[in-house]
Amino acid sequence: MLKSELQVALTVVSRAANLAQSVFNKLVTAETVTKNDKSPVTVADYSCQALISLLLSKSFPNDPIVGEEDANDLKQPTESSIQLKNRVTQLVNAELSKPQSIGESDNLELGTSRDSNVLLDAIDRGTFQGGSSGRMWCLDPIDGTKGFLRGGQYAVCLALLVEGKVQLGVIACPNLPVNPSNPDSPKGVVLAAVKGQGAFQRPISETNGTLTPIRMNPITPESLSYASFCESVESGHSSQSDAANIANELGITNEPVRMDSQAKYCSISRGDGDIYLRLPVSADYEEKIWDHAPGRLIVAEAGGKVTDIHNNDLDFSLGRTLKNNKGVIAASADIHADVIKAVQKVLKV
Ligand SMILES: Nc1ncnc2c1ncn2[C@@H]1O[C@H](COP(=O)(O)O)[C@@H](O)[C@H]1OP(=O)(O)O
Ligand SMILES: [Mg+2]
Repeated sequence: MLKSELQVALTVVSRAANLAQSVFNKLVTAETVTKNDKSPVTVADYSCQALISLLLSKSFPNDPIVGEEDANDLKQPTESSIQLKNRVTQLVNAELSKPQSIGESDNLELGTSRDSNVLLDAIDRGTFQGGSSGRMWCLDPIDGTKGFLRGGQYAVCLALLVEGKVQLGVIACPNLPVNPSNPDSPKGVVLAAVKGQGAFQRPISETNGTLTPIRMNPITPESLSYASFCESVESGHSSQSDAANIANELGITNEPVRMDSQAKYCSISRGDGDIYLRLPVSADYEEKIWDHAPGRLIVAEAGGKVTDIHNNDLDFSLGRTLKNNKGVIAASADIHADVIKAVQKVLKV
């Protein structure tokens, strides 16, 4: 089931990750661009959303997309907006014209800037409002923008939702090592899960490589104090002080592993760590569905459980945000109840 969707999602996410890395290599490391310049993120974000949208529409023309970006900033009558649109068009065209394994290019070239409506429409296809009926794709073209700029963790994230439930999730992490126990191993993995069929990974570079099954660590309530947890680098995205108190409550002495993006879901799902805590900082923030949809499924299919701080399932059927949830608690199914107990004691919920 969903075999062709999985194949397409793996391909488009891997190609977008390669495009993002080439933007990073060209722009972030260029002497003319300082680390505080956000333009590489902007260019990579729009290019990856356009590329994925165009390639998805080739295979699944009727499926809407809930994507993080829209094309408004590329439609302005300003020099900087026109320059950005031309740059994005050029990058997407370059990727589309690369020969694929079947020996042909995608034949979807955007052409010159005269044809840039194709580009703008592709990006704007991501403005779907979501909901509980039908099929839709959920896309975060560059998740973890701060990590992308730092040369740290970021992810290209795509999920397929059917009737508001995540059925398929694919995440490419260009800076996650293929083998976490070998620091010299090459970087760049793509993880995937299909509901009821397990979770897998393969190197991004192995376009047609075999998918290797992944599992969370076999941790039990008795060994919970040896667990390690991960959280956001940004203290504004998840309360690091609450996390320290929860770790203390569970007897965990390992230092938290901080990383940006859904690479956190990926790393616990293959046993690099055990728990992912995302603890609300502001009462009114609503998590976006594209920040969690594929990660949640990959963890669940690798033997984990993902809820919010109230132990409620994440509800992806309510539009573009998880408006009925607060925070995220992901852990191996065997220890999730213990983690929730500690979370609720510390947060007094
Ligand atoms: N107050 C907040 N609480 C939780 N997440 C946030 C908050 N503000 C922004 N984010 C989102 O956190 C995500 C990155 O998470 P992480 O820290 O795990 O890398 C981004 O998609 C970002 O959304 P946005 O892109 O809309 O700013
Ligand atoms: Mg994001």
